[in-house]
Amino acid sequence: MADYVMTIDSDSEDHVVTKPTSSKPEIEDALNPEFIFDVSGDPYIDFVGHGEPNDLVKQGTKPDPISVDEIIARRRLKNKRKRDTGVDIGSDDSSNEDLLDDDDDADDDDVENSGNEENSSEEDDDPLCTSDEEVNTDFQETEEAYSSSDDSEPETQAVKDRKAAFFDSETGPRDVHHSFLTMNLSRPILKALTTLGFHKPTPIQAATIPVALLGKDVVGGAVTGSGKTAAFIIPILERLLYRDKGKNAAATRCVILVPTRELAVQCFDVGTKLAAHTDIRLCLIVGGLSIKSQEVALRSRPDIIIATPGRLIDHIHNSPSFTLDTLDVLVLDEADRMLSDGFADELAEIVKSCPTSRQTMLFSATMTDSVDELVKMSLNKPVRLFVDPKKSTARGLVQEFVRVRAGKESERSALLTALCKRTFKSNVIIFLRSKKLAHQMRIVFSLLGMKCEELHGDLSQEQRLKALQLFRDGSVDFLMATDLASRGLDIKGVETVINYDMPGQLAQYLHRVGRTARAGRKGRSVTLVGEADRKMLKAAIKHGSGEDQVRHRIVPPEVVSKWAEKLDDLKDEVSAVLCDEKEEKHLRKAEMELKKGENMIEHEAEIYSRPARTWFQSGKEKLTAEAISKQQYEDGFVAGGKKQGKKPLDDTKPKRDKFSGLSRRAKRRKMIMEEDAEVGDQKTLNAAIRSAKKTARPSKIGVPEKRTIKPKETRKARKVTSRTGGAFERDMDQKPGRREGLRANKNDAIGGIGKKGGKRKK
Ligand SMILES: Nc1ncnc2c1ncn2[C@@H]1O[C@H](COP(=O)(O)OP(=O)(O)OP(=O)(O)O)[C@@H](O)[C@H]1O
Repeated sequence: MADYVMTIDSDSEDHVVTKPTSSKPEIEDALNPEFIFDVSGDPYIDFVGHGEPNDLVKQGTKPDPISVDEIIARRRLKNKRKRDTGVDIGSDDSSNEDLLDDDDDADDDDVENSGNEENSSEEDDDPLCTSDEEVNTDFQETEEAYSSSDDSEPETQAVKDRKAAFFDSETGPRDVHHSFLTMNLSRPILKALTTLGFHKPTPIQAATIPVALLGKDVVGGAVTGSGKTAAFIIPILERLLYRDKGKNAAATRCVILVPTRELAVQCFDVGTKLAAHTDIRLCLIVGGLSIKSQEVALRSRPDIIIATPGRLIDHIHNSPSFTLDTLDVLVLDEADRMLSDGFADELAEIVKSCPTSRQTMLFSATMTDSVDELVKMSLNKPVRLFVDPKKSTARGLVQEFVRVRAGKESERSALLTALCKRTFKSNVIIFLRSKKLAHQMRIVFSLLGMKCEELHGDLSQEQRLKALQLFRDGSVDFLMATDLASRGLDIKGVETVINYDMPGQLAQYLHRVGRTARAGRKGRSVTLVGEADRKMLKAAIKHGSGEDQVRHRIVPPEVVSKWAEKLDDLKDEVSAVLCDEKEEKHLRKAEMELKKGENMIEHEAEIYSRPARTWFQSGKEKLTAEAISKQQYEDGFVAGGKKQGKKPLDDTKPKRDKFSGLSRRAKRRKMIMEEDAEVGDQKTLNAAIRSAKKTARPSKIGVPEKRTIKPKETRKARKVTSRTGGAFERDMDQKPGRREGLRANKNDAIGGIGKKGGKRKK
């Protein structure tokens, strides 16, 4: 979690990320039907202007990040000099040179990335550079070996009834929309959609947009890469077009929360493009960017904030005049992740600051409809919109599995290298279980002359953005990543996702492999499966989009053992690079401390005159939350905090009872659920239904609710929780009948609520 609360110590940066969009009136012939959307568009280039991620992050006192490539280049130069001067450099270095020579040849090859294809004749001389894996297309052997049984638990009647009481009975819009034109969207939005090349809504967009326009709460799920981002941004923008634009009416009306900064940048980019022909302003609030410039941006009350939770809370607590009191829409993208333990406290803190009358929308490819999870968000009769079979892979994805036999676990690196040297040579994301491993493999790949970057939480924001950008624009072929990159990232042209190890949870697996085969394209995932991963393999196959989309890849053992030998030879070199890196880090840290000290002396008065920033948790709580989040990144997670990461077996420990470790509330809930499941206890069931109904509040935009305000009610008393209508309702009630979805009748009292509404009507 440290990443989300990183504080910027530079004052010099004044890069404001608010994106005011044109407020010019629409010109009809500005629509160019001949326009072809450049699908290779890069959100990072768009965002940073000229593709310079350095602009994005602070230009402060921190030293430049250490580059592994620089260290390797320096070491090579040193070795070359030694050789030139006749000093014996030892066998390790010469073997590396050989490896690099091989690589150069391989790089020149015209490579077919399909697993079935053979490589060009140039590679035939070297058995290590030939793609001759046997692909078992019917996958019989593995399927039988890991014979599947249905492990998903069927819903009990009690659970079904509970869901029926909690969710809206609707399961989607009545009309099926095959075009954006039938959705009553405004011209500026339609124009932006045309510019983006979105000619037809994806299923999740067709289902979500009409429902969200009515102001209803939504819980949505659809496979990875199916356009969920636009599904929630389009209705938000459409509704915002009808906001109050009068003097002093500027207000922050929407917050979109995402779990990582990279995803926030991407979402901001999509929002900015869709809002290009409107006057709606968006603002990016994430860790790693200048707090000061964000404060300035927030003071202008942007309409939409796209944020990571930590930095948003920082502003709620520390930025004077910033509140979420005027919020109308709260969106959680990757909602199952946001509802998991790692974000629980932060999410609760944010929800507490939002008006209860807001519209809430939750989306994820692995969305849960577990009422226990969703009650945290105090949803109001949410509509369930699940357009794909729950938890499935994208249709264009072919899943391959490579078996790692018992006792051969140490060969994973050799397998990975063999796969990347021989078959999957570019546009590959490789997921590894830890930051350390990702970094080490990156060094190995670089030593082998393969163009590679890494993306994980140990890097600075600058390094993270740079790595992503280099991978996006094709400057590097491989991206070594942890689960930081597993969710939401939309990188065009990713052909292959390789899982160095099988993730602990199905959701994690689906998100990882979902980085390819996006938006109807084809892609391939290759997962190294150990003996301990059988259960997950079964689940992955079961949740695949089709039986014919699963393959068993076999890498010839002689190839693996040759690569294992080569990697063994590289060990010393890898350690040397790590050592150099460590030294450099220490040196830079010392330089930084020195600079910090100088700054303190020079600007002491100003620094101490600043009000201390506060955080909603104590230092200890924050550390615990950080540890949980870190663990979740590395081990995987399950919404609701039921961690299922592989636990080391310890027979000496006494067996814990099934309720131990749970809070009293969680324990009680679990007991009730078990009772329900066993005997269908009607009493308990009725209580659950009653409690679910109690949370229902018919105060959404399309269902205006009469309310009386006592004449002497103070402003403070009405603040946040007492509101029954958001700014949207107020704004839209002033223009009855202007939009479809506005169902306020002339006689409804809502327009006359309070002085504001009453005055403005007509
Ligand atoms: N209507 C559309 N027509 C064509 N392409 C679209 C449409 N909507 C979205 N896309 C494209 O689909 C791709 C995936 O979209 P997006 O990132 O929103 O998917 P997602 O469902 O949020 O994926 P994930 O679950 O991985 O977060 C993007 O490149 C986007 O430009």
